[in-house]
Amino acid sequence: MSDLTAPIKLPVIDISDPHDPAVGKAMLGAAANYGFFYVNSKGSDFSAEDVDHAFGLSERFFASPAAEKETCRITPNNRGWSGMHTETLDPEHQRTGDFKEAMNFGDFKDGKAQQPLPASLATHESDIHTFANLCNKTCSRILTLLALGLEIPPDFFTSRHDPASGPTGSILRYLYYPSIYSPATASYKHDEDVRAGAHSDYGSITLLFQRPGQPGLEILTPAGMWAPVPIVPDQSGADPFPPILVNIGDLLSYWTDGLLKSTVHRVVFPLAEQRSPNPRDRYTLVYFCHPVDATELVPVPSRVVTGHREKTGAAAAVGFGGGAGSLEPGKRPLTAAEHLESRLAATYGFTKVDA
Ligand SMILES: O=C(O)CCC(=O)C(=O)O
Ligand SMILES: [Fe+2]
Repeated sequence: MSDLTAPIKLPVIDISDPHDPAVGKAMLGAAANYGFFYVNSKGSDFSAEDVDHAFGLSERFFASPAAEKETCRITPNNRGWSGMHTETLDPEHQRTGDFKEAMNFGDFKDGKAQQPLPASLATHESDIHTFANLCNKTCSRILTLLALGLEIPPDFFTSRHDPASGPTGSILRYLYYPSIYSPATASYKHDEDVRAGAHSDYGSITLLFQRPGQPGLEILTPAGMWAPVPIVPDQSGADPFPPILVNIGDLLSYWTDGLLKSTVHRVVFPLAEQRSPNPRDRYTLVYFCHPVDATELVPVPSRVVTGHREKTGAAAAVGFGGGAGSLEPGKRPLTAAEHLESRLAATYGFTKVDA
């Protein structure tokens, strides 16, 4: 198992002006260096009330009876509830499935969820939809800034992520990691178990909302060390809610030939938290932003990406199939849906995604 190192210091980016090329360059630098950065609450599309309300719904759902949650158990289209130990994000290294519960919401259509909702959430359909929409809006700002950084048309990514033009693989996810007081964690062994196994995300970008005092996320540094990610970095003490942590997923890394990094991360029970007199449950909200399913992952027309490819060589490109820029002549590009299907098959053992 890799060693633990000092907490990572990631840049905090203000996305209030998504058309500022200097911000685009700063974001690109963070995405290429760490694969992770924060965006502060100021430039996001959320108020503290939006975030509190969404966490409230999540707590309400996870506290509901198991029999109710069972009515929306996760299906091969990646929507629904997965119980404790159901998901194993790092099957090669985990002896037990993840110490977490999760609830995934896929696309909404005409304001309606395209999946069964449990009784605890049935009357909150429009709130959940609104929150997912706000996530999508904030992702549009980020994708615009990344396009500016790459010196391509600002709408290159956003036009391919517009849910109005077709189904997408985007998922809003509620996550619950019980504290050490919970019977569900009685078997947890430090250094053997994890709350969420080491993995990279599958989509374009991921937004992560965390609560103060509920730590656990770590990222793998290039030196192979696990670095805790502070929930509230030094610069943002006075913000109304902790900054949103953003990371690059496998698809965007593939699309940019590995220039943007899809960094491996995991969630643990920090020892200090286990020994604390007052250990807390950890709740997070995650939005996995994906392009429209039919999007062809054509090479990104960016001289920055081309320069990176020339420097590293196609062989160094990441992901499934080596990177969008090394498409063999006569072959058609992968679609976003095909890219996602290959990743889900590896995680859940599902052979088909019928989203
Ligand atoms: O809950 C967290 O802190 C991270 C969750 C995560 O990485 C994921 O669900 O992909
Ligand atoms: Fe993740």
